[in-house]
Amino acid sequence: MFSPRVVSLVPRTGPRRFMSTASKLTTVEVNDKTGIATLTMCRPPVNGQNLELLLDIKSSIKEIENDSSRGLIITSASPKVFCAGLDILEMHKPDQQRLRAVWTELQNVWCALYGISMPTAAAINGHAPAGGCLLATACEYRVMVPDCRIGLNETQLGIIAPKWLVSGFLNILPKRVAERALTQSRLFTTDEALQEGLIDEIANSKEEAVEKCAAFIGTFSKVNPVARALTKLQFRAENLRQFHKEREQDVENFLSLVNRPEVQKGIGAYLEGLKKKKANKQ
Ligand SMILES: CCCCC/C=C\CCCC/C=C/C(=O)SCCNC(=O)CCNC(=O)[C@H](O)C(C)(C)COP(=O)(O)OP(=O)(O)OC[C@H]1O[C@@H](n2cnc3c(N)ncnc32)[C@H](O)[C@@H]1OP(=O)(O)O
Repeated sequence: MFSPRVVSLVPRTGPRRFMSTASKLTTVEVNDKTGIATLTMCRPPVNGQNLELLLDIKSSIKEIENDSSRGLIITSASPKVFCAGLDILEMHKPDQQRLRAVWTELQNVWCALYGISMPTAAAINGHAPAGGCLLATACEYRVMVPDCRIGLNETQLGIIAPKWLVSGFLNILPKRVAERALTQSRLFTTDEALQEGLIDEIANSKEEAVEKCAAFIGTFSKVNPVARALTKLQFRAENLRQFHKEREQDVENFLSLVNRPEVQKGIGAYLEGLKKKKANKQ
């Protein structure tokens, strides 16, 4: 289904860049000075997580891990959106095999990002609903630009975010705030997210957000990396163990939920709403 990954290394003077994939849905750039890798999602217009984008993100994370970078920053090439979450078209009148693969790859991406031992940070340079929030909350640190929204709005679509998907959110927010936010499908503004602790800092631009993420990763420069990694994984092991125990059943739950006629109706109406919004803008 996919062409082999083409990795082109550019000279080691100045920032090193390697294009992650032949399809270029993500790029990875490693700063030679700091050793920090920046993974950029590049699927216009909103980085909707279709199967190809998810596979690409997973491969890029693995590439960064194998390259022994000092840290990973995830961001987006889109000017207004970090990531709009799952591509809703993948869930509407879906091809069953593809739908299964999409959910499995979302699981794989989360698992790779949440469980990576190196320091991670999200430079959230735009809106981050649902699957976008999942990526951001899998990281250890979040910096967001003003006037954007972040949160888990699955209930709005008639779907239920499973436990593993919520675990990053729960690492950050008090249980009471998380429960209310999920049941209300709340999307936090940048200011609200900072106030509640869902993000760590605000930056005025994507560049500043990336710099702040790099500064966070830099705080570990004097910490023993093995001790750091084991400590991080110790905090995350229980969520990962639970996830692995339930992941197959979770795929079946997802398929059966998405295929329910009332959920399909809801997803169709939601898509119509997005289209109408665009028509109203024009
Ligand atoms: C225990 C049981 C377990 C069972 C498990 C079952 C379910 C688990 C839950 C699933 C978890 C994950 C779910 C998701 O990720 S669902 C996706 C949720 N995402 C959203 O609701 C975001 C929708 N989009 C927006 O709110 C906005 O587009 C925006 C991201 C804020 C950006 O706004 P703006 O810059 O104004 O752009 P437009 O709205 O004009 O959008 C531009 C075009 O992009 C299309 N679009 C937007 N989002 C998506 C998307 N998620 N998927 C596909 N397409 C999307 C939009 O329609 C426009 O397209 P057009 O130009 O062709 O009209």
